[in-house]
Amino acid sequence: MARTEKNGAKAFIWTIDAPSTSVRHRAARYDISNSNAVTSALTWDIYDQMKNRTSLPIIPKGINTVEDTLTAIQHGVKVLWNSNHGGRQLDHSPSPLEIAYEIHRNAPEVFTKVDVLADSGVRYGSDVLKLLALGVKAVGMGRPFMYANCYGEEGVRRLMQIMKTEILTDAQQSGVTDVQKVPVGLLNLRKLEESVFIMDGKY
Ligand SMILES: Cc1cc2nc3c(=O)[nH]c(=O)nc-3n(C[C@H](O)[C@H](O)[C@H](O)COP(=O)(O)O)c2cc1C
Repeated sequence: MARTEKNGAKAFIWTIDAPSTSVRHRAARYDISNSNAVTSALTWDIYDQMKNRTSLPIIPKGINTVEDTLTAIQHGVKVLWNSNHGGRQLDHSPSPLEIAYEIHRNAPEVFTKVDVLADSGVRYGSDVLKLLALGVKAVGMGRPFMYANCYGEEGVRRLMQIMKTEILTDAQQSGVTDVQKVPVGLLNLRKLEESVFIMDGKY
């Protein structure tokens, strides 16, 4: 960690949603192994130990529930990352939209206390706007950039341009004048209400 810090890193990303090998039927069909074959016991004790070794933020990536979000904040996490690893680890794991709504529904203050990032399945400008509306600060994309990179730097630049245009165009079409302030009223939350966990003060 000291070496990484010395080399100018701005933060550590701590992947917490791949603690062991996962079930991947398509990979098995083509006899391709899964690189996440090591089982690791990920605990908040490990986070606390790591925290004492660096002044950089450690961002847990793969926070999937409001309960884990609140526990992370209790441990001093300042930035956290909602993700289901691009749906690669566990079938039926919640989408970032569902996770962000679960937090918004049960503990909306989270979005003002810490920075929440999100990825997995983001493909269009409208996907980005929905996450911003719920309070997410920044959105990531995995495979779209991997595929764009088949065309090298030019492909990656083109994808960024397409996304920027889509975000701005969709914002304009929905009457949003500032993408830093996308109102939650933009979303019809009724469907999400059916699919997320309601804590009812049980944390
Ligand atoms: C081929 C591949 C390898 C990945 N390896 C890792 C990894 O080693 N660690 C990690 O945290 N996430 C890994 N991810 C997940 C991405 O960081 C990211 O969360 C995910 O791709 C986002 O979903 P999306 O691809 O639908 O945009 C990987 C994703 C892909 C497609």
